[in-house]
Amino acid sequence: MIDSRLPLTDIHRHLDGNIRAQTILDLGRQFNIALPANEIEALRPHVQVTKTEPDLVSFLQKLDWGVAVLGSLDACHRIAQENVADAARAGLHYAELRFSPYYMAMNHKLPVAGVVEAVIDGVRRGCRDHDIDINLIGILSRTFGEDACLQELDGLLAHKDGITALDLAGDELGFPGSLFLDHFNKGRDAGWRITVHAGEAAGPESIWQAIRELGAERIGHGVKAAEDPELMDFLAKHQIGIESCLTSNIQTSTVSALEKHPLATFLRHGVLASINTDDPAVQGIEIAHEYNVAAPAAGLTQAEIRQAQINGLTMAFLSEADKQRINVKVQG
Ligand SMILES: O=c1[nH]cnc2c1ncn2[C@@H]1O[C@H](CO)[C@@H](O)[C@H]1O
Ligand SMILES: [Zn+2]
Repeated sequence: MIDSRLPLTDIHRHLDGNIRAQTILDLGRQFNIALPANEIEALRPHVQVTKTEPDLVSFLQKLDWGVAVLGSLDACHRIAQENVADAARAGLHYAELRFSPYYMAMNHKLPVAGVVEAVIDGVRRGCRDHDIDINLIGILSRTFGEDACLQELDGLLAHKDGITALDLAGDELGFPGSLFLDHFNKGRDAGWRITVHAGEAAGPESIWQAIRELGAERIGHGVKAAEDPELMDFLAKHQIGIESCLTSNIQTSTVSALEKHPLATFLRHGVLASINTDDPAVQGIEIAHEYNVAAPAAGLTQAEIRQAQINGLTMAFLSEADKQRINVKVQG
């Protein structure tokens, strides 16, 4: 259960994996894009995971219609603003929304830096209407290769003050982190914090690589860390945060069943791990489901769920002063 006296955070939430089905319909009509269905219930199975997917790459294809309808920078602005409204409605006090500007730009050849600007503006607009704190994480979509990721990085750097951190996402098996050393060197030089999707489709070596070579301070998913005792000790000792996304890991077939998920093991080992959504609209879940249904099914006790909730703010890419401000706001 969520502890309503504590701040509720979601620090692993893809903005472009959280586009409303109704908005996909609206934008499809606006830009004359042929969708697989013209009515929301018929569209849903094309844009939402309805059964366990065989692997990560099949899961990720469910995000493709959402970005296929981004026909203008205004459309990017709209989905960013709606993401803030949806995060606030989910009861979040703080969210880190991550997005891949190249992935959002590519179908309609939008300017990548323009997409970054539209997302920053849309989030700012959303924050005027809702009582929530948001930071943005720029994603490099590894699936499109090193050159595309350099373009993506340049687009993000053009608005670097509106971005808090850099992430690497997409096809982890096909595009290992070792291809992106230059990108992350530049990202760290820009003063950004670093988180990397690792140990989801690939093994513990991918997590070691993210920490040692890309400078990751946090790891997205990190499921495979549980296979490597030395890594478990390292994560706990250095307080490298693990952004767990329980339902996502089932839907991608990363973990075969919730009762086998390593989150409880992480917490019992003193690893700083938190509960997050990943791609809520695509998954058909929200943060409350992860706390109230998925976490108990993953074997967490109420005390461990509460610890994970505390860890969310501890791990956040915020100053200590901002963490304190959010704590005071919620707890009085
Ligand atoms: O669970 C995930 N694992 C790895 N990559 C992901 C996941 N969810 C979304 N993306 C990737 O993030 C970018 C959009 O924000 C896209 O590259 C998408 O494939
Ligand atoms: Zn993710």
